This record gives sequence, C-alpha cells and structure tokens, in this order.
Amino acid sequence: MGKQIIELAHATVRRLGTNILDDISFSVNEGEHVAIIGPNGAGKSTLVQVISEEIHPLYNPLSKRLLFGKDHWEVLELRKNLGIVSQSLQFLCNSSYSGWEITASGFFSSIGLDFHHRITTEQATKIEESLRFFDAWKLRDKQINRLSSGEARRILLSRACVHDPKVMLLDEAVANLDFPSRHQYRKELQLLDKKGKTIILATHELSEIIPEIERVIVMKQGKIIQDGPKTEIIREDILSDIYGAKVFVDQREGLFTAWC
Ligand SMILES: Nc1ncnc2c1ncn2[C@@H]1O[C@H](COP(=O)(O)OP(=O)(O)OP(=O)(O)O)[C@@H](O)[C@H]1O
Repeated sequence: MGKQIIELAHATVRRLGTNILDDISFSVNEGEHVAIIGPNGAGKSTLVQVISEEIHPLYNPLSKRLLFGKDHWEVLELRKNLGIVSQSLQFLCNSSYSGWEITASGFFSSIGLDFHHRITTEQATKIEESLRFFDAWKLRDKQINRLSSGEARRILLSRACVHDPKVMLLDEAVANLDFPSRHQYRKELQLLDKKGKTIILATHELSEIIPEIERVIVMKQGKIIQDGPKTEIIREDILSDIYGAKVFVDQREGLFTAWC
C-alpha cells in the first residue's frame, strides 16, 4: 500500500446548528479504494465535499486536513489531483454543452468551456483518449442534456479523468442507471483500478462496490461508526443495526446486494 494521501482529523461541519459531520477522522493511502455507505442524510456527500475542499470544516486546534501531504491548496491546483463526479456536478447534465466541451472543462474545473479557455493540442489528445476510454467518443458532439443518464455519466467520468487525477471521488454516480449500465460502470471502475487510481465512492448501491474495493466506511448521523474490511461490515446484523430495519444481504461473484 502506498503513502497516505488523504488525512482528516477531527473534521466537523455544522449547518443550522447541527453537526452534519461530527468530529470525523480518517485517512486513505495511495492506491487504496474506499466505499462510504450509510442511511440518507448520514453525511456521505458532505465528507466527499470536505475532501474536495468544496466545504471547509470548522476550525479546531486539533483538526487537520492533509491532502497529498499539504494542508493548504489553491483549489484549482488541488482539483488537478482529483477526478470528481459529485451530486453537485449532476446539474451539468442539464446544460447544452457537448460531450467534448464537458470533458474539456475538466482541465479547468469549470462548467463547460468559456471564451478564455484555450485547449492545447496535447489537451485535445487527452480529451479524445478519455472519451474513448469510457466508450464515449461517439457522444462527443451531442449535447449532454440530450443524452441518457448512462451516457451522461460516461461523459462526467471522462471529464473527471481527463487530467489524469490520482484520486477518483465518486458520489452516487450510479443513480438512475439501468442494470447493463451499472455493469458497464463497474467495468469502468475496474479500469480505473488498473490505471492505479485511488477510488473513493459514496453509494447506497452495494453492487457498485467492486471486488477491488476492500475497505468500507459506514456513516450515520455525521459520524463514522464502522471502518474496516468489506466482509466484516457488509453483514446482515451490522446493516440491520445501522438502518434500524431487518436487512438481508446476498453475495454473488464478489458483489453484494442488500434489501429490506
Ligand atoms: N446546506 C445545508 N444546510 C443545512 N443542512 C444541510 C445542508 N447540506 C446538507 N445538509 C444536511 O446534512 C446532512 C448530511 O447531508 P449529506 O448530503 O452529506 O448526506 P448523505 O449521507 O450524502 O445523504 P444521501 O444518502 O441522502 O445523499 C443531511 O441531514 C442534510 O439535510
């Protein structure tokens, strides 16, 4: 396992008088993959946003946020190391930018392209490579708001990967995908693993947790209440306790599903 690339200590985020992240501490090593699960409102997206510096935790003398070994980042510089498909980026799908423009905007952490954005020949090559990698080259001229959810998600993944980030931060990236598209998405995650990326994904969909993801974090009410090997956490007794309802778990071909 590689060196530590994300380290959070005592991170608290407060909204409307409530701690929506409550004294969270955790770290991720280079090349490690982590799935974050937990009930609605547990704080999963907030944690992802803290990692990407979309949200800043409250100051506390004990708190720490080290990303790639540094505690201060210029946001655009930090984003070069992160490939993000977050809830807050989903609205990109309602824009009329083409698949190519959305992918290109990953170089600038922008929403589509603006008049001052100049794409170099080298960047154009990377845009094509990223679109082809996610089998989305044929979608390059199509407006994203005219694509299906699965097609749009492939464009968002192309955007997230175009600058060859070290870490992929994926928040509910399979929402609205049909079964074959989920299958395709898992293959895309496995390709990211083969490329040596660190994958951090927040999900309700346990089948998104590909065999290569071995560590699972469970959040509830803004806290991390479990953090460990997948096989020790995705269990009926533990999930039933977390969700407050009888949860059934099945495992097949290295993938889990759960239902109530
Ligand atoms: N801007 C905000 N103002 C007030 N409360 C907020 C704000 N953003 C999030 N929250 C609250 O913070 C809590 C955590 O939200 P978050 O989106 O991180 O949870 P989540 O685990 O990702 O949920 P879900 O699985 O439903 O997407 C929720 O109770 C939510 O209502």
